[in-house]
Amino acid sequence: MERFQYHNPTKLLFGKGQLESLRTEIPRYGDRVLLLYGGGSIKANGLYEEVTALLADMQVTVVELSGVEPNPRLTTVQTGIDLVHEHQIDLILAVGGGSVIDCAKGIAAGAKYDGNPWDIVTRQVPVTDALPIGTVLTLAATGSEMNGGAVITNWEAQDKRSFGSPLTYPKFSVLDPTYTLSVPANQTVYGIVDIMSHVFEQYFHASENALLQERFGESILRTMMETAPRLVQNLNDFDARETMLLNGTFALNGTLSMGVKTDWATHMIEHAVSAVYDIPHGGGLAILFPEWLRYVGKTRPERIIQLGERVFGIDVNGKSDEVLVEETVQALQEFWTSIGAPSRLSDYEIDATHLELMAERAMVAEQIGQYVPLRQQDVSAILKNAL
Ligand SMILES: NC(=O)c1ccc[n+]([C@@H]2O[C@H](COP(=O)([O-])OP(=O)(O)OC[C@H]3O[C@@H](n4cnc5c(N)ncnc54)[C@H](O)[C@@H]3O)[C@@H](O)[C@H]2O)c1
Repeated sequence: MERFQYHNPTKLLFGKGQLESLRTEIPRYGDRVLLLYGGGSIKANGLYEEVTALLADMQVTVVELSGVEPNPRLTTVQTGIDLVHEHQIDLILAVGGGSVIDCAKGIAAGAKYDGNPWDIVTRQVPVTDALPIGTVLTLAATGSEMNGGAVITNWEAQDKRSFGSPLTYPKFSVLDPTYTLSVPANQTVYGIVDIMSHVFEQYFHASENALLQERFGESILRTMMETAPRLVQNLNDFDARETMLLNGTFALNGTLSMGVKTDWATHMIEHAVSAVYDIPHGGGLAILFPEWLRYVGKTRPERIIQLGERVFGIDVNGKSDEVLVEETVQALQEFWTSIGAPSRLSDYEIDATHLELMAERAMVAEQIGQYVPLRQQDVSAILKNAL
C-alpha cells in the first residue's frame, strides 16, 4: 500500500424523507441559495415543487439556474459564477445527477477565482477557495455527491476535463431513493455501467498489497450484478434503487482508492469521445472498458484474471492467461449487453473520422493510466478496436 490520508467531509443524509434535513443543513451556510438543476426532470417528478416549497417555508432567498446540460458546459459554469457574484450567494444547492453537481463544483471554485474557470478545470491554477455546496441527488452513477471531483466540457474547444479539490466536496448530500425512481431505463443502465467502471478504475491500481480495497471493490461489483438485472426489469423497485444509490456513492468516495495508485485511463479516453461526440458517459464506458481490458491484458493479465474468478465465477484451472482474460472480458460484455448497454462506437454512429483527434484529446499527459501506462498510439488502438 502507498502511504495515505483519508478524509471525506461530506455528510450523507440517506433514505426516505431526508429532504427535510435541508432545514437544519442550509442555515449553517447562510440564507442566499443558488438553486441549480438540469433540464426539467425534477419538475416532472415533483422534486422541484418539494424543494422550492421547503426553501420558501425556510424564508431562504433563492436564485435559480436551470438547464445544466448532461456533460455540463463551461458556459453554464460561467453563468452560475456571474449569478453568485450578482446575488451574493452563500450556498449552491445542486438538485440533480452528476452533471448538475459537477457544474456546482465548477461554479463554487470559479466564483472564488478572478480568471477564466477553465484555468481551474484544466488544473493550471489550484482551487484555493470555494463556496459551500449541498446536493439532492436524483441519479445513482457518478459518486459526485460524496467526492471533490468534477468534469466540465468546453464545447468550443471540444475538450472535456476534470479537476478535483478537498474544497469542492459537498458539505451535505441528500440521497433519497424515491427521487431516483423516475430515472429512465437508458440512464439507469448508464449509471450501472458508470458505477462498475469507477470500481474498475481503482481495482486496476498499480500498487502492492491492497487486499481489502480489492475486496471492497469486488463487493460493489457483485452487489451491482445482483441488483442491476432486477432493476432493469422493474425500474420502480425501490429496494434495488436504494442499493444502487449507496453503491454509486461508495464506488467513488475515496474508500476504494485508499493507499493505491489508481488508473483512470478509460475515463480519460471516454471524456475525449464524449467531448467530440457528446454521447452519454456511461454508454461510452460500456464500449471502451472491455477493449481497455483486452489491450492491457496482454501486458498485465493477473488482476483481470482475479476479477474473472472472483466476480464472474470463471473457473481458472488449466487455462492460459490469454484465454482467461478473454473469458473475463466476454463475461463483462455479456453482462452489460444483457442489461441493454451499447458495445461498439458504431452504436453511436461514431466511425474513424475523428479517431486521432479523440486519441490526442485523451492524452492529458504524455502517458495516461497506471495499471498499464498508455501512450497515444495505445489509445488509438483501443479506440480502433472499439469502433
Ligand atoms: N464528479 C465525478 O466524480 C464524476 C464521475 C463520473 C462522471 N462524472 C460526470 O458526470 C456526468 C454524468 O452524470 P450522471 O451520469 O449523473 O448523469 P446526468 O447528471 O448527466 O443526467 C443524465 C440525464 O438524466 C436525467 N435525470 C437525472 N435525474 C433524473 C431523474 N430522477 N429522473 C429522470 N431523469 C433524470 C438528467 O436530466 C439528464 O438528462 C458526466 O459529465 C460525467 O463525465 C463525474
